[in-house]
Amino acid sequence: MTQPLGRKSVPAGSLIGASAPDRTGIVHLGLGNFHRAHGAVYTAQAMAAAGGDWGIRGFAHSSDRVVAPMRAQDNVYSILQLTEHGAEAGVVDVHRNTGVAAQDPAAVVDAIADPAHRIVTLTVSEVGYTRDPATGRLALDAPDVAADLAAGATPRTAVGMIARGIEKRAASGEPFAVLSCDNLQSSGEVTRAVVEEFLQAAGASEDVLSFVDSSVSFPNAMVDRIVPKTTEEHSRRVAELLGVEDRCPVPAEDFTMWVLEDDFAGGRPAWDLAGATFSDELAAYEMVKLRLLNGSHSLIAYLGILSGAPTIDAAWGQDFVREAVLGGIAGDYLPTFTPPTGFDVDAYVSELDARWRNPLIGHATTQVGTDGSVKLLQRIPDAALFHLRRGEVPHHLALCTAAWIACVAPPAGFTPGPLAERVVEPARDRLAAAVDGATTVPDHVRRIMHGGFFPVALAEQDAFTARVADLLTAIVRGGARAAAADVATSR
Ligand SMILES: NC(=O)c1ccc[n+]([C@@H]2O[C@H](COP(=O)([O-])OP(=O)(O)OC[C@H]3O[C@@H](n4cnc5c(N)ncnc54)[C@H](O)[C@@H]3O)[C@@H](O)[C@H]2O)c1
Ligand SMILES: O=P(O)(O)OC[C@@H](O)[C@@H](O)[C@H](O)[C@H](O)CO
Repeated sequence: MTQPLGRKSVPAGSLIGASAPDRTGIVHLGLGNFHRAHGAVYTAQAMAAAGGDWGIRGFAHSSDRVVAPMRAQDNVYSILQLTEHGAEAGVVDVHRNTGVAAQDPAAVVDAIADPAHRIVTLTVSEVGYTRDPATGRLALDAPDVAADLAAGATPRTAVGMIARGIEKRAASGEPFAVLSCDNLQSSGEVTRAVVEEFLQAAGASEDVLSFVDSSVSFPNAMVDRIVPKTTEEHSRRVAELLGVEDRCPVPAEDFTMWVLEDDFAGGRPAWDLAGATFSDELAAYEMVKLRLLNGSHSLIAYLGILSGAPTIDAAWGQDFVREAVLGGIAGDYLPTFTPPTGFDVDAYVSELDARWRNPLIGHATTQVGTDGSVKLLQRIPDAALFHLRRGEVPHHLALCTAAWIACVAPPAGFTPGPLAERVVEPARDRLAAAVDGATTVPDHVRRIMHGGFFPVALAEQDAFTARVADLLTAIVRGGARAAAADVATSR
């Protein structure tokens, strides 16, 4: 019988970094797997190197899937690191209090307002920023946002909770930082913009607005570590390796990277001593990550879903997927940005090959393909416009868009298969309404491109819409492989 994991049963020598003190200095929103394998690990290691009151008060958004088992084991959990050479496990002990925001939103607001908390970190997913896809601004008309804006309302969106927390905190004048750890370009600027837009729409006082301006920082950051969902098998492996029963371990690859702007109004843990990089070239780091990894990841996922590959390594194992992705990196993504000074892009790309090949990760194509309507906005439009404005068509970006449409808004008469049905896509109903009555595949695509799902600047590019339509037609007639073959001969 293995012993349940708890603070008293952490196996000797297995602790990653240091245990946090009881005082919390960080509030985290979006207590899921990524934060637990990334920000929390850097924080544990930073405290081992330099101490500090950086315990984490963590809130999941709406489900207690992670919080219930964490609480049952004193908020301690293990990281199961999965490499091509095998697995190893270690325990993280930095969360001092956990809860579910939807069950007690006032607790989130109070935690943000508490001057003891000097950083609010976020992994609320791209959807959690509640932006309008066509404009990139806070979606003031979205029902949740509109409800949060009502006077006296208890907030339910992450942006609403942060804004109300700031209003309450302004009286103390205590500075702090809001640090987005989601896959967003200009993550800090985006976060500041939606919070300020919320405060303005809510009629916040001049004192509050000037507090945000002078005392709340929103550093940009690039985050990188592939962290899939937890399965029973992961708990079984942890029991084997550590001899304890962990009901909420986090599987993760061994690669990890964090690049941040050093702009923390209330101070920060010594994350630099834990391996994080502080840089002034965040935009360039974000481009590397969001385009080469995440943009390619979406293409692997949608081609994989359409060809029956349940995991990223299975999809990547198909030649046509690899060729399409490497073609997209070289032809459509790399020309669009200048990498950070001294950064070895070739090494990053060859490491991507090893990371996507890793058979132990088991990263579901359906997980990567989730929320495409929001995620693709970070991965496609700006890079596509770079080419289109030069008179060139970015075929691989058109392929990714066509494959996404095939999965979540298939044209009449086309069935994308069982994996596609499992993809969680918040815009499914709106997409279905937009294409209702479409007579041809080009009409189907035109309705989506002009339906408010993409920025107007991309929708206006007829050459892109036409290429997406060609490739969707190829998918309908011959599958993902046929569309990739069409792209391979396009240059
Ligand atoms: N998993 C990875 O490999 C990885 C790597 C880099 C970055 N990220 C970033 O982290 C995010 C979360 O990934 P994860 O693996 O932890 O997922 P997860 O499903 O384990 O956790 C997601 C968290 O986001 C919260 N959330 C979901 N929708 C929300 C909403 N509308 N408003 C507020 N909160 C919401 C959930 O409650 C949950 O706490 C990703 O969307 C991405 O931006 C993930
Ligand atoms: O996390 P998402 O949903 O933004 O995107 C899915 C994956 O592309 C992503 O999680 C990567 O695994 C991660 O960004 C690697 O650092």
